Amino acid sequence: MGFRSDEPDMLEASELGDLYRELLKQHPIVLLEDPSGQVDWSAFTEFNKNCAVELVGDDLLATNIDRVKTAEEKKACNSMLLKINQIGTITEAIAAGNEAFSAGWSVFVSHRSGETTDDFIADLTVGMRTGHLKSGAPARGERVAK
Ligand SMILES: O=C(O)[C@@H](CO)OP(=O)(O)O
Repeated sequence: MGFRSDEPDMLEASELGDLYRELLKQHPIVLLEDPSGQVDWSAFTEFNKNCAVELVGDDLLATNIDRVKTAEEKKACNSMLLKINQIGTITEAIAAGNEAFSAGWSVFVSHRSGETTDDFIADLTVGMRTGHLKSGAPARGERVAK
């Protein structure tokens, strides 16, 4: 995709989907997070038609229950990243996560860039039984604390 060149090698959404599928064949990839643009609903929906891994909506969903419901209707993903400060309150974040669960999706509680050593999201992971916590590699206090 031309990362190293001045002329980016632009791909259509379908071509990018084909590239992802090739990478999934070659490597033990277990999930894709936001593989398409955060408003490219049709690209998510198209890729999700034939996706054997967790297709996680982060910026697509923004821990917003209304966007989760839209993604359900559009069959745009099968997993949600839950970030408590994306939607603003714990109540709304839990509601969005429960909506995702009701759709049969998986849910990942996630840290943010610029975290503190507060470990509440680890408790939320256990409390919501998400089974997944995204808190980065075990390096630096704000990650190890979780
Ligand atoms: O990439 C992400 O999901 C997080 C941290 O890993 O970044 P951000 O702070 O932009 O949500």
